[in-house]
Amino acid sequence: MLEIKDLSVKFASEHSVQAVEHVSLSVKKGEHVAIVGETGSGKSILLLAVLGLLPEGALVTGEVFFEDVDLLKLSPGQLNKIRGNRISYVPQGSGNGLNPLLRVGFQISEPMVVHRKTPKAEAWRKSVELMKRFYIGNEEQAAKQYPHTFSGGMKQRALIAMGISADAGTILADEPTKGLDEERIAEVVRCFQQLEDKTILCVTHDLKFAKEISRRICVMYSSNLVEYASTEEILSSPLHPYTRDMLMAMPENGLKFQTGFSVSHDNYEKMGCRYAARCSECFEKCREMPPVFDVSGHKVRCWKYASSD
Ligand SMILES: Nc1ncnc2c1ncn2[C@@H]1O[C@H](COP(=O)(O)OP(=O)(O)OP(=O)(O)O)[C@@H](O)[C@H]1O
Ligand code: NI
Repeated sequence: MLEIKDLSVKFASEHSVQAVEHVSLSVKKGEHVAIVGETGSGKSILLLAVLGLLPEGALVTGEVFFEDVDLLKLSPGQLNKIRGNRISYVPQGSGNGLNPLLRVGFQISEPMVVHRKTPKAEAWRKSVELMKRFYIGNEEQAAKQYPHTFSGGMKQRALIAMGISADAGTILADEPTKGLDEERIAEVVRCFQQLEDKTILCVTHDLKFAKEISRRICVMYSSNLVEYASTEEILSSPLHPYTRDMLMAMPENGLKFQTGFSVSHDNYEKMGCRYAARCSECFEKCREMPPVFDVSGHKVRCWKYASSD
């Protein structure tokens, strides 16, 4: 069980940036949840805040309960014991998740050696098995290679293998399909489907991928959680205008992304609903920031649902 309560992250730079704003979200044991939203909406920062891996200069408020312990209150040492061991992080394959100077097999072995005290030879054997499980191909050989010899898809799958090698029950993954073609994405989907028993929180901008791997979807827009419900409900009956517009923008829905500008939107984005300026249903009330309303368990941050709470 992972429970994020009223989490905010701010960067105190010259122009202070509110990267995450009052986000509350709970992920039950064994549940697979996807966080979707456009670039800059705060998805990665939200994951990093949960993991205590935020860059310098980030101010965090709120609570993150992992089995009744507030992770934000732990010391770096205590957090280190949980990270990798009980909660693992699968970073983006295109980033520096793999160390270019170390053999891939060694990197997949390391969490087992560090967190499970597995003897090195056994950890290496298990790494090769994990690589097989995640379709790396020619695994005995590939384990001895350095990351630069891997394709983007192979790197991403190796990162998933590394993320689960210590057998943590909870996995946080950031954009595991970024930069991959359809076929590679399908392979990542197959990898995730093998993680049925894990608790997963996965960030993606790819709604189609979110649909394949998650039971619930959290939609973020401009640092805010705007909607959170079952995958089925989000896809078949979205409540927030942003979610609806986003679904319309999917290629299979004909790329019909409509935005209307019915009212003047001066300052709406600073003071009120962040989506107001792009929303075709915006009305006077949207000058104020809406709270999250609960519509029969379906959470939505939009004034349209004020009466249904
Ligand atoms: N180190 C930093 N200092 C200042 N602002 C930052 C920093 N890191 C991120 N931000 C800002 O925080 C906001 C959220 O960033 P985040 O990386 O979480 O977005 P994202 O939803 O993951 O986007 P993407 O889909 O592009 O990965 C952005 O406005 C970003 O510019
Ligand atoms: Ni990101």
